[in-house]
Amino acid sequence: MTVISVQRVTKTFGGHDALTDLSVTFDDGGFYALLGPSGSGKTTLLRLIAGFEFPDAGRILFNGDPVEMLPAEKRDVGMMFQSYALFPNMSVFDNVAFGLSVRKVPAAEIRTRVGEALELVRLTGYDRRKPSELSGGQRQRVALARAIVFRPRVLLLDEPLSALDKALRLGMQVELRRIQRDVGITTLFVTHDQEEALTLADRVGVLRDGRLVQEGPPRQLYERPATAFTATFLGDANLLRGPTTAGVLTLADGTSLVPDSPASGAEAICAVRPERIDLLAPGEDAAGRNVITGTVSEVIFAGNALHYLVDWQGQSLKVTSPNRGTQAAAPGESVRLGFARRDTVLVAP
Ligand SMILES: Nc1ncnc2c1ncn2[C@@H]1O[C@H](COP(=O)(O)OP(=O)(O)OP(=O)(O)O)[C@@H](O)[C@H]1O
Repeated sequence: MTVISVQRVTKTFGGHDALTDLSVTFDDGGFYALLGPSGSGKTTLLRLIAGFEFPDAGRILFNGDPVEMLPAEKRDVGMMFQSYALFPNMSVFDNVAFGLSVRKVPAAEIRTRVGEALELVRLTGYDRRKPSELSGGQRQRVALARAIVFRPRVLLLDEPLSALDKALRLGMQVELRRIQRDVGITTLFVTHDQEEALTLADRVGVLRDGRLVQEGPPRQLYERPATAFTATFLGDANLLRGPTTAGVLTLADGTSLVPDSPASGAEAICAVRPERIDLLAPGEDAAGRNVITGTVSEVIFAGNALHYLVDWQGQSLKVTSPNRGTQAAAPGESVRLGFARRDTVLVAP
């Protein structure tokens, strides 16, 4: 069931469109990642949903009711920002209880709800500590408890993990996902980290220049990017271009490329993921795959993988192979690259 419906929303700051005619829906209990480069409008979308900004055009519905002109406190959303600023002189308990106290919730109920929230973020027993006596990850969890203690119908998280170092971030990702499942709360999560979006979310929306360019389950976005932008922003992709005849691309060196779906037009673009390309052994049958021939320029050791950079028609193509203890080709060698038709994804410019 749709909980939030954003309909044709435009938001302008000083003549500059932060969001343009953007529509998207969020279902009950879902975990959504909003992904995009800096300035693409992610935070603006979140602030419009939260009620910290108001759209210039378009509607925002919560369970079918228009809320776009309601102030934040009337919308029943919990929000957690990157700079989550706990009150340093207050205990963990008082930090989490603060919003409830301000709303004059009875003391006994505050105790119960704060206790539940702290249990959920695994901080039971830490209630008397001050923020300065906690680790970065624990402080982050206090901020999360503070956002969920209201039992809001929607949780909005703006880059909540970006201040944490990598190890802590991975731990918090797992925690966040568990808490979201336990509470079943609809969660919108802004990030510019594509791996974080792919691992955490049920659905990912990709923003670019204030527009939603593609939205769907992570696997679908990764396997079937609709545009060259999505293909390269969400993971690595080699882009191969050329004119088409009868659904087949002709590349600059005359090679024919058969894409996953029939191509048409003066110039088509295919995206091929580096890990879907095989370096064919000399004489190896391509077995119906697309094949292009280039020259290895560099081999990069990355621990669990090897990245081969291959010069082809002035382009540097990337091929990634799992590290099985051997290297398939050395710089200067000519190599044939084989990749299946289904991995040759036709994308829009
Ligand atoms: N209060 C404001 N006043 C003027 N311009 C703003 C304001 N808020 C956002 N913008 C502009 O709107 C555009 C979108 O900004 P937004 O913060 O939504 O992007 P973002 O995708 O969240 O970026 P980041 O990843 O850097 O946080 C940017 O060009 C930004 O400069």
